[in-house]
Amino acid sequence: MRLKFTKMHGLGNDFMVIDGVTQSVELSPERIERWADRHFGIGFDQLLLVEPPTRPDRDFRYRIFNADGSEVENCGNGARCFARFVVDHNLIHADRICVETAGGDLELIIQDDGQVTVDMGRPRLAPEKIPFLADERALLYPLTTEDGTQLDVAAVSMGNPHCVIRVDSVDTAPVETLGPELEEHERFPQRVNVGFLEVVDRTHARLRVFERGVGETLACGTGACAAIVAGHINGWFDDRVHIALRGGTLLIEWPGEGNVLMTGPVETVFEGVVG
Ligand SMILES: N[C@H](CCC[C@H](N)C(=O)O)C(=O)O
Repeated sequence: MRLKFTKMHGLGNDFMVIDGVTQSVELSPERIERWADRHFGIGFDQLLLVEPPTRPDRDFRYRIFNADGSEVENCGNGARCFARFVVDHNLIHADRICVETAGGDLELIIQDDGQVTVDMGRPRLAPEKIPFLADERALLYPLTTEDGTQLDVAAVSMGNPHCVIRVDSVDTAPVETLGPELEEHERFPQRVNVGFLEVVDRTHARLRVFERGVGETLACGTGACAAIVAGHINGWFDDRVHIALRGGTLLIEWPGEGNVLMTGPVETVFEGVVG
């Protein structure tokens, strides 16, 4: 099965993007995991699959698979690459693209400067929607780690689950140790993406993310959205925030209700064939 793909990234969060509209694609967790390997395979954080829509009001179905082969509900950096991909591969001729994902509907808007704005939909804060085990909704939840440390964390879904921890500095945040521990924490029954948030001021933030099913990535779009939502409901941010991740900066806009908008760059690295 020779399969054409495109290698892309959003702020260093990198993807294997596959056209499943004009190609017949057979995926398995094992095949995805092998392709994701940065030594024995192609190497990527996520695989993005473009499919025909299942609903008449959508242009495409957008499917996302983590490097460990797990299929997930959303990927923000990937959504920007998705928009660029479908236009560059003549699957659509538009600058506003409507997609369906397992985590909800997204609108992708290609800007004149080449950046892409994604309407990421509404954040979900009810514990059962995240999912997160808690008796009731709260701005911050006490969470005990294996060594007995008590953390105050925010829990937000952008279609996919996020745990956000405020830290004094992302440079000294315990991403390598606390990230994998919280990813598998029992109170997140579908595992979780773990964000370490530094509040610089009311319009600037810094973030590192240990991603579910991948590990630390250079950027996480849904993680950036979740971090700004968590900060906004706790009174730390205004409605427009520039958030710096290791791979670069995103603009997140959220007035405290309604949909979250994320704007950032896209890069195509190379075209390839596998199989
Ligand atoms: N690891 C995430 C999916 C990719 C999210 C990230 N790459 C983004 O840009 O939003 C999860 O398991 O929910």
